[in-house]
Amino acid sequence: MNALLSASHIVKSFPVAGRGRQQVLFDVSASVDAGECLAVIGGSGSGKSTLTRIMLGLETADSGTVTYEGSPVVAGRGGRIAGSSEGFRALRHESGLVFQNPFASLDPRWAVFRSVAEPLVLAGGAGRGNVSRAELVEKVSKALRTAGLEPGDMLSRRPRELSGGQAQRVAIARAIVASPKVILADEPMSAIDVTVRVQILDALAAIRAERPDMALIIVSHDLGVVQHLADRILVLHNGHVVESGPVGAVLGHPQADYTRDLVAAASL
Ligand SMILES: Nc1ncnc2c1ncn2[C@@H]1O[C@H](COP(=O)(O)OP(=O)(O)OP(=O)(O)O)[C@@H](O)[C@H]1O
Repeated sequence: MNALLSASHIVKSFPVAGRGRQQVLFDVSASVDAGECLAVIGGSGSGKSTLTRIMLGLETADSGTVTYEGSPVVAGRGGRIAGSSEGFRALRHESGLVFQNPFASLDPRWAVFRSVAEPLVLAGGAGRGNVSRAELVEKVSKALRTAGLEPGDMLSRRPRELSGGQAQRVAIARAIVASPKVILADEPMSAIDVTVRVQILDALAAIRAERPDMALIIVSHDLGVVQHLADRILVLHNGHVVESGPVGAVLGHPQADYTRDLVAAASL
C-alpha cells in the first residue's frame, strides 16, 4: 500500500549570516499512512519541525520529494513546492495544523466560533451557501466537543478570554473541523501548563478514536505522550534519522545509542 504522505531523500539547509549555509536535514525519508500516528522525536535543533513543515508543504527542500496520495507536493530541482500540483492543492484542503503556541494561531480579534468555522468557510461551504449557519454551528460545536470543550459560551469568547489549555483545544478544533485526512501537531503541549497537558493528550486521543482514517504526525519531546499516541516513531539526531519503527520496538528495545539515552532520560 502506498503511504498517504511520503517524504523521500529530503535535504535542507538554511543560510547562516556570514557563514554560508547550515545543513539541517541529511537525506531524510519519512511517511505516514492513513489512520496512522507517526511521532517525530529528537533533541532541540535536530530538524523535527523543518522535516514536518516540508512534509506538509509549508517549506521547500533543497532536494528530495514529498508526495500526497501519490501526487507531488515538493518536487523537482531545488525541492520546490509544487504549488499548482494536485497533490499540493489536495494537501492544503485536507490537512490541519496545530502548533506550540495556540495564541499565535488564533486571530485575537475573532471569537472562537469564527476561528473554528474559518476552514469550513474557506473550503467554500458557508460562503457559497452550501452550509447553513445552523450546520456551521453544529460542525463547530462537534469539533469543540471532540477537542474536550463544551461549546456553550465558548463560541463567543475571544482568545484573551481563554486559558492556554482552552486555546490549544480551540486550535485543535479548528484543525479538525473540516475533517482533514492528515494533521500535523508540532509540540502541541510544550507551551501549555503541565497540569492541563493531559487535556490536550486526551483531545488528540479522542480525535484518533473518532477518526480512525486520519493520519496524525506529532512532534514531541515527551516520550510519555509519544508512547500513548503513536504507532510509529522516527528518531532524528542532528538532521539524520537514527532509528524508526513501531513505537513498542523503538521505545522497548532502542537500537541507536541516541535513542537509548532518550529512553533512559525519560525513565519510561
Ligand atoms: N527559517 C530558518 N532559518 C534559519 N535556520 C533555521 C530556520 N528554521 C530552522 N532553522 C535551524 O534548523 C535547525 C533545525 O531546526 P528545527 O526547528 O527543525 O529543529 P527541531 O528539532 O524542531 O527543534 P526544537 O525541538 O528546538 O523545536 C536548527 O539549527 C534551527 O536553528
